[in-house]
Amino acid sequence: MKFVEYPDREFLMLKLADVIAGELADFLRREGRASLCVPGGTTPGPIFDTLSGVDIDWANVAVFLNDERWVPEDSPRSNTRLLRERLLVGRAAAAQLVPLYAPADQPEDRLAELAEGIAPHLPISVLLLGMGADMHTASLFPGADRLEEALTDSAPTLMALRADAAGEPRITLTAGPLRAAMNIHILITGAEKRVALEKAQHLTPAEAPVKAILANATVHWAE
Ligand SMILES: O=C1O[C@H](COP(=O)(O)O)[C@@H](O)[C@H](O)[C@H]1O
Repeated sequence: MKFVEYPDREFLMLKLADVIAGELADFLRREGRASLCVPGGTTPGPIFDTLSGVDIDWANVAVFLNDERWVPEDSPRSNTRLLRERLLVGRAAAAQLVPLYAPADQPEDRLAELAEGIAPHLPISVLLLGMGADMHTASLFPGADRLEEALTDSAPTLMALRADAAGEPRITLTAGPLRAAMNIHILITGAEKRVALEKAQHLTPAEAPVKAILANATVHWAE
């Protein structure tokens, strides 16, 4: 794991957006296409604001979430809604959104078709993850019903998980495809998450799911 500390959040968001844009541009130059997998939640909005204006060949970038809360897109809890409002605007509106949600009562009803949509875009070119203060990343929550399976390399790309701390049912990329990403960045802010990250390094992935992805990741932090 590499740890990068920034003087403040604004600087972090600008610099990390720049790093991600550079990595995507490299993939586009070399391979003609790239995939970008991003978190929802409260932290990444400012990075999305900057990235959305970057001048790269967005039409050849597939964008998808790390995980989704099983709520319709008009819910304020929808991660897809955040993507549509903050990332897929401006120049980045040309990117291809690969959905992680489709209307249905339960995520299991849509899992196969959503996984089929993601498959052509693996391995992920650039992965940005968030982390909760409880050390969950994507929707790999400590105590989730199928966490143990989701942490194995033989797990399917996408799984539906449920955890008390998660609120609604979740759909999430599992540890295998996250670990296999070509560039891995984890974005965290605030003292509480820094303490959680330090703690995670001494725990097992079952106790601290972010640990499953830490080895090859660069963690970006500002107070
Ligand atoms: O529920 C979620 O939480 C994590 C962390 O979110 P934050 O609000 O603490 O930044 C996020 O990475 C994940 O995508 C989201 O579904």
